[in-house]
Amino acid sequence: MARKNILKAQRIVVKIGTSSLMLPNGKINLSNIDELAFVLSDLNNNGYEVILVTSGAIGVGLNILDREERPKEIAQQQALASIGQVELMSLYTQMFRRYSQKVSQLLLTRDVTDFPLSSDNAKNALNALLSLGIIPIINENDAIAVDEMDHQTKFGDNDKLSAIVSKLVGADLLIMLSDIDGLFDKNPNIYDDAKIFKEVHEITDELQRIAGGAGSRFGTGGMTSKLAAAQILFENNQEMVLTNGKRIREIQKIVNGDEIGTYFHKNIEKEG
Ligand SMILES: Nc1ncnc2c1ncn2[C@@H]1O[C@H](COP(=O)(O)OP(=O)(O)O)[C@@H](O)[C@H]1O
Ligand SMILES: N[C@@H](CCC(=O)OP(=O)(O)O)C(=O)O
Repeated sequence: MARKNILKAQRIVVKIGTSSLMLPNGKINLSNIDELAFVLSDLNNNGYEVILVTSGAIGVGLNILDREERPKEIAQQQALASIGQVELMSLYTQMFRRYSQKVSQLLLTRDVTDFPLSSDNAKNALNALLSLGIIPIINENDAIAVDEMDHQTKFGDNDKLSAIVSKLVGADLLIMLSDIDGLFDKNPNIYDDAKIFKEVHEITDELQRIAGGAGSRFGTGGMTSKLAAAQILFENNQEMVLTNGKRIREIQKIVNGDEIGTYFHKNIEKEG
């Protein structure tokens, strides 16, 4: 059965994580970035408004400096993100240009949620960019977002950032690309008989327990942060599809309502 609400979606946020942008050997996954640029440009040509939330600054920074280990020291992480972000955007600009698609960059801090004026400014900028037919590319401003005592500037992770961006622009759909096909009843990397949830209507304690199981990264990332993002969306009557970043072309099927990945929605039919 087609996912009816998705067929009405016009404004779509896509979030891609480091695992879909980098290869296991630490090099850049050029074919995935190219495919993403193609698919998002194609959506834009077909009249969708598209926003990309991307991770990868630190991963690309590590690649540039020929390092394998993510440093523990915060200043080193900030430096890596600053180095990697430029290269990441350069790659996106080149790949999107192949498809005649213009892009822009926004680096956000939590100020856009905590200060109404900052929130309005970010919203206005994004709306202006979308009306110009541009695909805004967003990441956290990792080089300067470091929490101080009474001034929290970090989102924590880009799953949460993508939900906040979706709320900011009133997106009809968030498509979250992960390294897994969706949310399962147990971690499929550990259990062969794990079954995927096609739909989720509520973030229950039971789901939190399932998502926090072994194999998931605690703190940032992991399935727990995807459920936290879904919770933000539910609070705003918004929707999300969690799917695998290895098959980026499936985004086109997702917007056509195909049953791919896990569909997080509250079961509310939209008018029109
Ligand atoms: N119930 C579950 N269903 C799916 N994945 C789970 C579950 N529990 C834990 N995980 C883990 O969460 C991982 C996906 O989250 P994450 O590591 O943040 O990937 P990414 O950064 O690519 O989005 C999976 O690879 C899997 O190991
Ligand atoms: N903002 C950071 C990534 C933060 C993050 O949440 O990463 P991921 O779990 O790969 O989506 C970066 O660009 O390296």
